[in-house]
Amino acid sequence: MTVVGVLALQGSYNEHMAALRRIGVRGLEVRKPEQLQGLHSLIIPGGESTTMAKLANYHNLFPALREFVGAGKPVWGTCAGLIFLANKAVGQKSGGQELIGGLDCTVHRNFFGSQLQSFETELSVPVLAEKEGGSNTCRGVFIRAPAILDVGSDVEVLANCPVPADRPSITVASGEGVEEEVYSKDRASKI
Ligand SMILES: NC(=O)CC[C@H](N)C(=O)O
Repeated sequence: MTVVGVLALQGSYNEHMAALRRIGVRGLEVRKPEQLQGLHSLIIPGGESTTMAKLANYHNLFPALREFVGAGKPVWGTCAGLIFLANKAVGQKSGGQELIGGLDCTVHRNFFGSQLQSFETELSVPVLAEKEGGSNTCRGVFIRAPAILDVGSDVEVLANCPVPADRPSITVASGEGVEEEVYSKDRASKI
């Protein structure tokens, strides 16, 4: 039987386990490196990515997670999980944070602002509808959400979200702090 792992260190892993149960798929809560062996695929839930990274480090999960991703197995990252999977993150806490990497993109950890700027919106997903059937739109829930600022040429973007008008402007120091990038309101963020 296909078993889907759910990284269960912190965040919304219960909700992902419940969603798998609802569709009749066996899920396994992953907290130890050896639990990744034999899994078909992995979900990394939303939560708080710096905390997740600290816990992953504490449980020595980084080498096994990188091996899993490097083997090309399907991995789905929601919110903090997406940040964790990105090759590069900006807007990190000082000192940076460890990432699994493997998804060729740059994310901004808190692009839309604080909890107060969390929002829901209807997203247009024509490519998904064409491939999988179903509706052309999908409800997007953005809770202290990250945004994908850039993607590599091999990454397929399935939907774009217009940046809300009340998003505070954010200035990001990149590289060694020498160069500054300002992400303007009219840029769409990819999801
Ligand atoms: N909903 C979420 O997962 C929020 C992610 C959060 N911004 C982080 O840095 O981890």
